[in-house]
Amino acid sequence: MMNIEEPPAIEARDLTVVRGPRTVLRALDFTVPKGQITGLLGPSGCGKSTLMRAVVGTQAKVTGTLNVLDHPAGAPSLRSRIGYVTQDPSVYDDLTVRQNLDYFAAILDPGRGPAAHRRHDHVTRAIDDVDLTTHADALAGNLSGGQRSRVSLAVALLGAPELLVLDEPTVGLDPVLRRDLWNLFHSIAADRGTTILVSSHVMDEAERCHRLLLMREGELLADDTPEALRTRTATETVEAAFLHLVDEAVAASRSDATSTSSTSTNSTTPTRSPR
Ligand SMILES: Nc1ncnc2c1ncn2[C@@H]1O[C@H](COP(=O)(O)OP(=O)(O)OP(=O)(O)O)[C@@H](O)[C@H]1O
Repeated sequence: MMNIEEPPAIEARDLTVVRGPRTVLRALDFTVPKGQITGLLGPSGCGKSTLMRAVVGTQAKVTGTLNVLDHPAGAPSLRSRIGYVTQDPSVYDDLTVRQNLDYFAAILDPGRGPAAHRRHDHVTRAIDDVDLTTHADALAGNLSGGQRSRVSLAVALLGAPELLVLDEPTVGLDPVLRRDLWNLFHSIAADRGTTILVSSHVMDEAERCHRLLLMREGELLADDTPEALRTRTATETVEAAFLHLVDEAVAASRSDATSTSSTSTNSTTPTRSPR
């Protein structure tokens, strides 16, 4: 059971990110509770990867407040506490699955003797977690795209991170593998208390999350549970709730624009409709 008093895993206040000439995240306020799966959902280009990069500390030009596991995002002490899987699998094609994991395990936990035993156990467990035991001795270069992304996930699981940040881990996977991966995320959160922040642009995956951050064009449309979102918008699915919220946001910005233009023409009639 989650302790209500426990500080959140991630806390963002007025989080803003500029990339090149564009402001790609605009003054976001949100929290991500510990030990749960929070889905970051929104259309391609809305800023999901940028937000994740900010959380793991690899994004430049971040302003506002962003605390991760009680430290400012990017603090060196966070490195070993966060597992991050990007959209491009970072594996060595000329090594086997096990050799890839041995390599990363040696960086995390170097040394001989007891460390070597620990590494062996951690590597075996991570390979099993992602269901690649029968492919442990296959060259990564000979694996399918989905299998390669599972090797990346296994690497992220190696250090038993407190926070797992997964950027669209199910892209390109068949429905069975997608289901299996979501089951794995749930067992990791439930059994190990790991906090998971996972992005997707597939709305049916939203239903599998404990909480959702719904994004559009660098802004947050909602920060709530799937159930509360459906109830609040009187819809049956998170996808319908998302579309409802987009329509609401578009209507609000139109009414803002009308109100601004009427202000500039010295109109005294308020044009913003009640929401
Ligand atoms: N180096 C850059 N310079 C300027 N703008 C950038 C740069 N990289 C990304 N962007 C813009 O920032 C916005 C957010 O990109 P981001 O990759 O975070 O979106 P996303 O929601 O993760 O999309 P996808 O699901 O397609 O990966 C996009 O509109 C993109 O065009």
